[in-house]
Amino acid sequence: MEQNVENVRAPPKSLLQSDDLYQYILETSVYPREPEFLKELRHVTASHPRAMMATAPDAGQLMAMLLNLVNAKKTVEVGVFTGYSLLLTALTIPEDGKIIAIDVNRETFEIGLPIIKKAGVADKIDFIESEALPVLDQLLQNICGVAVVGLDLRCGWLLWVQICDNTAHSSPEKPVAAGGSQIQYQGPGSTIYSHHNLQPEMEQNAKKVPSPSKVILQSEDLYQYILETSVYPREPDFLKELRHVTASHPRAIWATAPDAGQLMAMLLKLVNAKKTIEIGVFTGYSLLLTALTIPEDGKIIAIDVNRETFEIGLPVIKKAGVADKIDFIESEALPVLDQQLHNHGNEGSFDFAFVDADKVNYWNYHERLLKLLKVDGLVVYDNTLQRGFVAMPEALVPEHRKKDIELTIEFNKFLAADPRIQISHASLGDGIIICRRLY
Ligand SMILES: C[S@@+](CC[C@H](N)C(=O)[O-])C[C@H]1O[C@@H](n2cnc3c(N)ncnc32)[C@H](O)[C@@H]1O
Repeated sequence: MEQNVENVRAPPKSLLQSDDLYQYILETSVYPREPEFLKELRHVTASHPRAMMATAPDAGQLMAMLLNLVNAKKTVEVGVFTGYSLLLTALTIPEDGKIIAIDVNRETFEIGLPIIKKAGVADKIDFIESEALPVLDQLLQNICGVAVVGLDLRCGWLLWVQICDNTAHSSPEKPVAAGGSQIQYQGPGSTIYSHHNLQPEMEQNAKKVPSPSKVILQSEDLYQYILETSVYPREPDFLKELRHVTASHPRAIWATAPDAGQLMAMLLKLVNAKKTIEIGVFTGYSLLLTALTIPEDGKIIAIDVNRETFEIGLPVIKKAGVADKIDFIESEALPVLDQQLHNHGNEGSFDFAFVDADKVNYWNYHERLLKLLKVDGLVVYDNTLQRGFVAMPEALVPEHRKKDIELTIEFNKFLAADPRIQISHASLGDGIIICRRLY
């Protein structure tokens, strides 16, 4: 059957609902913080006919955060190309860190090599021109013989597997999904994907007017694909139950998105979170997720002005046996944070914070949370992409959302410029910004 070409919408170049939204993330949160040498390597790569193979800068920003969170020192990279992810890793791991970098093609590695040398990190890299599998097998033999390494985050090993469109030189025995760029960590119970195709330098298409969508990805089917393939099969049953209980609420859309929740659970694990704070509970999806993830003796201060909605999820929280970890406070969040700070013992004592409430107060929460968090602790902000409205012409933004969107745009810029934190702007759920306290 012939298709009516006029009616077929050209897919965006990224996996997001519009190229403008992807460009927004890059320009607001990623490029301003991208190290100069990495920028240079990205530009050098841009003229390569396969420039698309380079790791996307926003995925790179998240990887740098993960490398920091696991204090990665010894890493393996399968698929180097011109070296964007390799240089990123080399710049992130400590002076005495080491990377085993494997690619069947040395030629492309040599395109980036002068910049890697200029950056002074070439010594950290052991480049091996080979199929990856025999090299990994050899590494595993060394584990038995010398017992030095483990392909496990707890031993300081981070395995990056990058599969590129139609051009995979080497692939794992069981690729998790086909197509697109994919970064995967499989540890005890966790998988991470990057959600973008590879865009070293995207063209702006000013003429195209994006249409509002319920999800920030290019289609609801794609979002559903992620949920059904990677998220729902691993979602704990109690969390599933709470999601179903919430679904009939007129404001069900407020609940934290399950894919963002999955990353949050991984972050909670990576910082060994025990003492956490949550602002904006609603029926408790993110709260239950946190309670199920932190250890038996973990504690959450959960604040919401509305106890009624919390009580919708409470029976499920109780049934899950984690209610004891939660100290629910029905209040405006600001006075509670101030009260916490009043007790000086609380300063620098929290491992993790999640903020999903009134946007107008995000600045106030941020200042207080940076005091309450430990150095290396995380605060995650939700709704940073506002269903994509942050990158849309004002005329398309519904009147009742204008204020929140304006505030979000300002706050995203503020976070990008805050030197006290490392950030990763991840296009999961409704957009989240992960901030790590640096000092
Ligand atoms: C988007 S919902 C939170 C969703 C929740 N994280 C979840 O996973 O279901 C926002 C919540 O913030 C609460 N809220 C709004 N302003 C607040 C404030 N100033 N202090 C505390 N809570 C507030 C609302 O009552 C609402 O329940």
